[in-house]
Amino acid sequence: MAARIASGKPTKPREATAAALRPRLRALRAAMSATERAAADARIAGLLQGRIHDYLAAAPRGGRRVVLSAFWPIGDEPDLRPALRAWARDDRLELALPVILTKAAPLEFRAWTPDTPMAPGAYGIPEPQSTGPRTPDIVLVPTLGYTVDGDRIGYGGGYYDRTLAALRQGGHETLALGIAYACGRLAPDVHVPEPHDMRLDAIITEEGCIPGPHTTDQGARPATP
Ligand SMILES: Nc1nc2c(c(=O)[nH]1)N(C=O)[C@@H](CNc1ccc(C(=O)N[C@@H](CCC(=O)O)C(=O)O)cc1)CN2
Ligand SMILES: Nc1ncnc2c1ncn2[C@@H]1O[C@H](COP(=O)(O)OP(=O)(O)OP(=O)(O)O)[C@@H](O)[C@H]1O
Repeated sequence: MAARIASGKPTKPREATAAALRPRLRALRAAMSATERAAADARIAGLLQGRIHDYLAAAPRGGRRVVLSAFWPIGDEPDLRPALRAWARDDRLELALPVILTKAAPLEFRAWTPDTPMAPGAYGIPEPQSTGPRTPDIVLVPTLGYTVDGDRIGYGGGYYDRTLAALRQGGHETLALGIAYACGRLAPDVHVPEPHDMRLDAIITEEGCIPGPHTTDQGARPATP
């Protein structure tokens, strides 16, 4: 079982700001071995595959492709690129990746296939050199820390909060799935969300989906606390 930042006992509420928690969360993630990481990535991709399958089965699409926004991994983030290459072959899906056009603004999403040229954008993150914004139906949200309530800590740019707020304000129904390693779990009394923080619909880690089980992957172990 991965080390966790949990509340102490007796359970006296210990609120901490996201800024204070980030270095500890990064250190926990960096401590994972390459073997652990590879196994966790494969597990996350399998669980995600189940969620996407359920979504495609349930959502009326009217012949339209479901736009799935993923992310290009940076640092110690889960690497879903092998799965992305496989999903790119599914003609019910269109894959997209985030692009930072303006700092401190919502992200834009651009179409991606394994043939799309990539070039470093803001913060040096590789971005697809394709045109035309895509409006995602499903957003995979890179997540450093999370609670079982769906509250999230990212890198502190506020990009996904702004983006999800803009999509939801625009009336677009977007399924926001946090992608994290299990070691990012925080007790709800450790991290208290701020008003701008957008809740995730679910969080997928190598230990399962929260809330779960919402998956066709029968091997899933629920990650309840
Ligand atoms: N893979 C991936 N892509 C993503 C995100 C992400 O979390 N992961 N983002 C999610 O929002 C956006 C980029 N967000 C970012 C927000 C802040 C910083 C940042 O402050 N970087 C520091 C260095 C941080 C460090 O390495 O310790 C800097 O450049 O000074 C970087 C990216 C869009 N693309
Ligand atoms: N909807 C919003 N509108 C305007 N500013 C926002 C909004 N959401 C977040 N912010 C700003 O972004 C800053 C960083 O937010 P937060 O610490 O929650 O980032 P994060 O979710 O960890 O980052 P990221 O999504 O980039 O990984 C906040 O201090 C806030 O000022």
